[in-house]
Amino acid sequence: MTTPVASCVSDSVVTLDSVRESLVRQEDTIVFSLIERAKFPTNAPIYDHSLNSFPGFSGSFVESVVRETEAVQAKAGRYENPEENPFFPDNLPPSLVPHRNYTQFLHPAGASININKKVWDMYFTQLLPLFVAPGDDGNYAATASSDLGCLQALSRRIHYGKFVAEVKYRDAPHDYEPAIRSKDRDALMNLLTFKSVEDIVKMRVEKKAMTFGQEVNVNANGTSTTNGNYKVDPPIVGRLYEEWVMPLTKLVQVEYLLRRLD
Ligand SMILES: O=C(O)C(=O)C[C@]1(C(=O)O)C=C[C@@H](O)C=C1
Repeated sequence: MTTPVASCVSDSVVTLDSVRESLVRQEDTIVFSLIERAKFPTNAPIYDHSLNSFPGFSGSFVESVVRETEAVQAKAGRYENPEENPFFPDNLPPSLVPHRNYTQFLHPAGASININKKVWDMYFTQLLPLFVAPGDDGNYAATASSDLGCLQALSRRIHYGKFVAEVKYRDAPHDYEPAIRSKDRDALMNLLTFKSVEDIVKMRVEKKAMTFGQEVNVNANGTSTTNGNYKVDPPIVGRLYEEWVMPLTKLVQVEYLLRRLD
């Protein structure tokens, strides 16, 4: 059996370019997951804590779906993968599938960083209202499941900051060590920030939202036309990255580096 690796990360070939390639591929997943969620209107009852229909749960319907799904996926071994971080890590059942030895690439002290509480709050309170239409079509289970798809894609991308930080540290340990030892968060943030890369990321995700989310029509002679409508407004995807995804990915990097010498 082969030794599994976190996607695109095999210890022998990890470079800043290869982790960036993974971030680029994850953009597709994020944009598609937003497009899927935008099929449904808000469906507000699934977020209302007083309306939960799951016996034995006190949270909202969507929280119940996420907890239950994470429990099943934990049994299937999802959280053995160092790229995956659960939203509700307490009391998750153990994996029932044969243990797979993931390549240990991350430094152990930083590997368990989990900022999913921030990801959850950002998604439900700030992002969701920006791209779903108001209304209620009763498709509660499908809506909750597409919320989970968005949350998992965003969480994976943001926590991928651990891999980015590890590569940056290995490339230039002497640059990072003084700031790590003095716990200088601002200095670490400056060291790991590449503004020109961030500008390109923002432009690319907007372009992907245009490309993947356009309405495509084909007439009888095979000519395709688009009507200029997008399933998710491209500037909202740019804003998602600029205001939340990249800052949270950088927060993960800082938190990880602060533990890098433990
Ligand atoms: O590509 C990097 O160097 C990253 O750290 C990733 C990332 C991002 O989240 O996209 C974050 C910080 C950098 O300023 C540029 C981009």
